[in-house]
Amino acid sequence: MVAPPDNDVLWARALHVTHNGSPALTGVSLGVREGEILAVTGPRGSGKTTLLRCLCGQLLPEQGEVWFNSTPVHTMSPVVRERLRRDRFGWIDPEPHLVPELTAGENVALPLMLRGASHRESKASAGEWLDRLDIGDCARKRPHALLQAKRQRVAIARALVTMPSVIFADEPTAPLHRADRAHVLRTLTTAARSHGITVVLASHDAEVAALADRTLTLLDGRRVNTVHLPGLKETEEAAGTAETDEPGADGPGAGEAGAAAGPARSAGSGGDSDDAEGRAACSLSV
Ligand SMILES: Nc1ncnc2c1ncn2[C@@H]1O[C@H](COP(=O)(O)OP(=O)(O)OP(=O)(O)O)[C@@H](O)[C@H]1O
Repeated sequence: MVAPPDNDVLWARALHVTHNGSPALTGVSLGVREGEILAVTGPRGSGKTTLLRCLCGQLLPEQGEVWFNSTPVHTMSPVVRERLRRDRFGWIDPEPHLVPELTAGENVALPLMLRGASHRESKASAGEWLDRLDIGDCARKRPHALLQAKRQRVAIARALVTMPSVIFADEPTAPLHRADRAHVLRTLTTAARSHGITVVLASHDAEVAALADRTLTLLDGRRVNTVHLPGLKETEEAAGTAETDEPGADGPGAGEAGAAAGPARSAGSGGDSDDAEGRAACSLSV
């Protein structure tokens, strides 16, 4: 096993996963810096969810390594991985799976109470997070009384309330209208940035890349540098323009999205990107 770089909160090398014999990830490597917002983009079925599930220890790759803060996740027992997910990670699904019998405030307080915090303390923290996400007035409402965009913001508050090291957000805006999508994404990324929380954000929505520090693009389970699809770049043929990295041959730094297409920033640049134009140029719309 090769130890990961110290400054990567998450690091994965040459991940291989198959589902029922079909490849879902083929030699994907990456590193994620602390506090970074990484967008994982790609068309449907390209392996985004599978990658997030591997990185958070929910799914063990058939080959490859996953490290969190220089600790190997792929060699942990299921119980230890479960504890890691509970204590250090947050997860946001496309659909906000809230407990229908509980109010929004109680839903957000729940992860704290499950960790042993007092009811009063948990409710107070939940209220603060709901306020930060501009839905403080929803605290006493049950999920069915809320619009979907507000329910999703409750789910985001629930993921943030424990102040995890990393939040994995899998298509968090998939069921929302365009205006709500932008609002929810900004809410998540702004809250994460202000609290130094690392975010790995899977989406096939091009707008996501514009809010991220860096973009990693998947196509058919492999990392690619650029993907030009029909209708986006009429002058190029989709089949001939996807530049595929050599899977597993290099370390996580290889083939960063920024290297060829000039998106948000390369792995080593750190801090906020100043080339919004570059981000827009790299984003994938499918
Ligand atoms: N549990 C599963 N059983 C069988 N095949 C699966 C399973 N999960 C994913 N797959 C397949 O693995 C490939 C990658 O799927 P994955 O969900 O990771 O992609 P994705 O990019 O997240 O797609 P989407 O945007 O539709 O969520 C796809 O071909 C998918 O059909």
